[in-house]
Amino acid sequence: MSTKPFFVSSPGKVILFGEHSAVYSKPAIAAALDLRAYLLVKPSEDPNIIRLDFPDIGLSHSWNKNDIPWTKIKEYVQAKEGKPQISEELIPEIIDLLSDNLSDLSSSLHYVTCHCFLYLYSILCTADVPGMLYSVRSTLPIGAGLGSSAAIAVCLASAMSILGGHVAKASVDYDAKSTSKNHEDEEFIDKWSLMGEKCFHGNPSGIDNAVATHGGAVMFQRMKNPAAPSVRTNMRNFPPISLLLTNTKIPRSTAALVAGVSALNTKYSKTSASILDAMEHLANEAYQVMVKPFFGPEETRTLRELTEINHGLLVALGVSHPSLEKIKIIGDSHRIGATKLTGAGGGGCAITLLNEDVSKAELDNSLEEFEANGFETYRTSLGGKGVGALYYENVQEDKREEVFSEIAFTKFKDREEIIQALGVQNVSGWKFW
Ligand SMILES: Nc1ncnc2c1ncn2[C@@H]1O[C@H](COP(=O)(O)OP(=O)(O)O)[C@@H](O)[C@H]1O
Ligand SMILES: C[C@@](O)(CCOP(=O)(O)O)CC(=O)O
Ligand SMILES: [Mg+2]
Repeated sequence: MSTKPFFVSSPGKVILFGEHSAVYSKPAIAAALDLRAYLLVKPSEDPNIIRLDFPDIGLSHSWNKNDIPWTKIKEYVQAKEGKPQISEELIPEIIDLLSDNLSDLSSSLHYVTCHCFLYLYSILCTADVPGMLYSVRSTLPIGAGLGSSAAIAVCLASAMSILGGHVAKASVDYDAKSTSKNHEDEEFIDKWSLMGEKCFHGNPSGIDNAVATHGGAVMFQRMKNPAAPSVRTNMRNFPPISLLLTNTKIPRSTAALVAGVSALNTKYSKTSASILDAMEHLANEAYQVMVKPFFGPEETRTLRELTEINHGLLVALGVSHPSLEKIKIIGDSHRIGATKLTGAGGGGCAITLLNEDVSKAELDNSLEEFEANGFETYRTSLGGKGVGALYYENVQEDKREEVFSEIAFTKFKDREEIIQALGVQNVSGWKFW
């Protein structure tokens, strides 16, 4: 177990097809984003104190590690060869045992985040792990449909798997071929991050944390039998899609939107089953097009058409928002491409698959209108790296103090400063599983 500081990092995602239907065991297609969350883990001055410093959400909290009911918690965790075994659902007895440690948190945002932290910590670590500082910064907008919760869950699950001695050290270089991946350790992190996602929003499909763990692009399908593992098909030849991300900046909660679709399913079960079936066919059609060896104008046109249909179906499920419709109207009136909401909806982000022949003038006019409406746009590349770690010993000796400085990390002004100082492409030494 390392007592030297280290970072872990994992990406957000864009769901291209199949959000919400993914929760109902329909296939969905998503890819990793180049925006990421970073978690710094550093020994505390007092080895009994576990300290959280999550400045993005104004959370600063600490526990004495001796106050965690370790022995009782471990009674509810099955272990095989020292490795905690995953349960289908969060274990209610453990939630109950941790409730005293969470009782002084009045904000629900802080409560949920600390609950996720402690749930993973108390299962994956032991009383022997010295207290550390855990500090998170993210270049992802929070609650905007880009999987910020899953990126955090993967960072926490991977850091605790390192501290608990459940995974080998990440050792694959940034540009190494993916065949050298440590699949077993990645699967372990994927599974436990799903538990973290369950702490954030109850009934996640698992697509967000799968992409945040493994990176790349996937066709993902949760099985109807909750005990059966999800099916994840890597899409190696992911086509070069020209994508614009637009953030309405309207805050919303994934948990509430997923619950809203569930209520609709109960009330209009046959109608909503047909919508979900249509989403299934649509994701399958998109997949067939995306894996074609030749991806030309005909294929991009098909993806744009499917994008339009997918948005319509999400509107029918009640998860759009006037601001998302505004993005669509602006994009459509300037004919820049096909626009759909992405992620849980209700605000957050929309994606536009740009027309190949979109003119600079048309695009600039749209960007101006987006900005005038208070929306933020971002041109992005898809399919990047999954979870990785930056260990103390992999950073040049004379740079270690600066790189692992908690003060510098918590004070980065914006996304650009974080990417500049820590980006997996900018800083050498990042390793992947
Ligand atoms: N940078 C961050 N620092 C702390 N917690 C975060 C951060 N980013 C995300 N979270 C957690 O994830 C939650 C948002 O998740 P969610 O509603 O699923 O939206 P999304 O995953 O689309 O961004 C936040 O309420 C918070 O608990
Ligand atoms: C709505 C859903 O399909 C995606 C949610 O993504 P996000 O939290 O909005 O980034 C839920 C899920 O698949 O777990
Ligand atoms: Mg989320």
